[in-house]
Amino acid sequence: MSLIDDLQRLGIAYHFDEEIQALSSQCFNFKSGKDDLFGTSLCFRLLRQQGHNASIDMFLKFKDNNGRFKEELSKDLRGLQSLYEASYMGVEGEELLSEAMEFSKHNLQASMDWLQPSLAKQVGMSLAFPTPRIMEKFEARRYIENWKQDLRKNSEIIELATLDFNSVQSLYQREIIELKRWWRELGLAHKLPFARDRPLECFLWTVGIFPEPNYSECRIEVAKAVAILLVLDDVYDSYGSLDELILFTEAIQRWDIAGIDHLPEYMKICYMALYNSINETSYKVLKNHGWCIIPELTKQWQKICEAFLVEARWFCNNHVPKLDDYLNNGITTAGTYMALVYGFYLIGKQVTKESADLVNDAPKLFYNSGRILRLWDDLGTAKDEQERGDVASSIEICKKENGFISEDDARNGVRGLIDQTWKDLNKELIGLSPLGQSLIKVSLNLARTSQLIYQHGDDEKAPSIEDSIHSLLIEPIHYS
Ligand SMILES: CC(C)=CCC/C(C)=C/COP(=O)(O)OP(=O)(O)O
Repeated sequence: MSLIDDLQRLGIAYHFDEEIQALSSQCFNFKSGKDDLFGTSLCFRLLRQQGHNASIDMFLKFKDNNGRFKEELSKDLRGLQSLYEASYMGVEGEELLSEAMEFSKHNLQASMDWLQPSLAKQVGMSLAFPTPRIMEKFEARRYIENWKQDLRKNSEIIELATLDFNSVQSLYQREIIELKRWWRELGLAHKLPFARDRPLECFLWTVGIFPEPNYSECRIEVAKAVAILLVLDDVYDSYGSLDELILFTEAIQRWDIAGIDHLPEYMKICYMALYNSINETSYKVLKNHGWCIIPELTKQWQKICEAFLVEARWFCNNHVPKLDDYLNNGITTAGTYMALVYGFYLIGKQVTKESADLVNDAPKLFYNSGRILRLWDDLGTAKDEQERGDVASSIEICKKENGFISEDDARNGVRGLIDQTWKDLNKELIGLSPLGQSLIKVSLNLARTSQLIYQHGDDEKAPSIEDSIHSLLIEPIHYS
């Protein structure tokens, strides 16, 4: 189990998918000793990560007669770390795992006083960024670098992981060249100087969502779509007048390139960039898999523009929506459904009439993943957006709905909503979704990537986007 865990954290598990699948069902038969907190917690987490519904009853043996975690476990550092990570795999109603999180967090924090500094730092890192919540490539780099300091560990595995990280990174760099060339030729940033010009940031998103090397096309196509989304977001949030936005939204609903003469010049450029981009992505899917998905992709963009217009109207009317209305709309404007629908067709596995109907109709899996994206987006960017003038974010709404509580309390409330939503997302992982494990993993990755991208705006100790771009896309890991 430790080997499987190592391979997954090092980012090389995809080379051993079949072996891991075969071995993970054997974890069900794992009989841990009565005080083996490490093994039990690891077994539980691995099973749930692989989509098996492991029972929380395996933790009952660690409780005393009063129903609390046994005090003698409080010095078992390795066991506590493993329990802490396992506690992130819980679903609604699993109180035992919430207690496990409290117990392990409290004791790990206390241990940092007596641990030697480098170990205390590692414990602090895993408390702040628990494995089930962080982006795969970020974890791989962190784990490889920590591993190198531990001379007892197997040097062949680390050599493979380093080689893999660097060679996949050079693939990413070739993809970035293609993306940047497309972006330059498209010329949106040049024509529309008010709009965000951040192709690398868009690419970081898609590395987070589709990290495996065979997903090149997904990374490039979805990064292109996100780059256009950012431009449209700026048109709706800051540049366009309400009348222009209504005209544009109606033109998008008609989806007729012949009917855009009446739009302002800058909107014609946006319209045609989007139009061509949908056609080009659909062409790739047609070529690779044989499905013409222009109507499906168009529908996603029509919904995004409608939702952008709803936000623009709220802003113009000084309207503060209810939290649920805000989130439902904000999940769409953040591009969640669009990115995941693109992923579904570009990956092209398990595409059946049943799964396609489900995917095109905003499934719960996508909703929960997008809810985490929207909430993290607000934690990370709401301050700037409020200063610039934007629709009330979930933080302002939480303040208002709870009797005008403080900013800190509202932020805590939003973090609580994220934790709650993760439980719903974990449920998708262990339920038998017809969408298949690849798409479930992609959706979980979207939620994890949101945290990496936005956490810095909530907690300055978290890496900034520039730091992540540098360490994941630019700087190789040095052999030593
Ligand atoms: C892969 C995906 C789906 C990436 C999403 C990119 C994103 C959240 C754009 C909205 O940014 P923003 O912070 O400016 O949004 P808003 O103005 O809506 O708050």
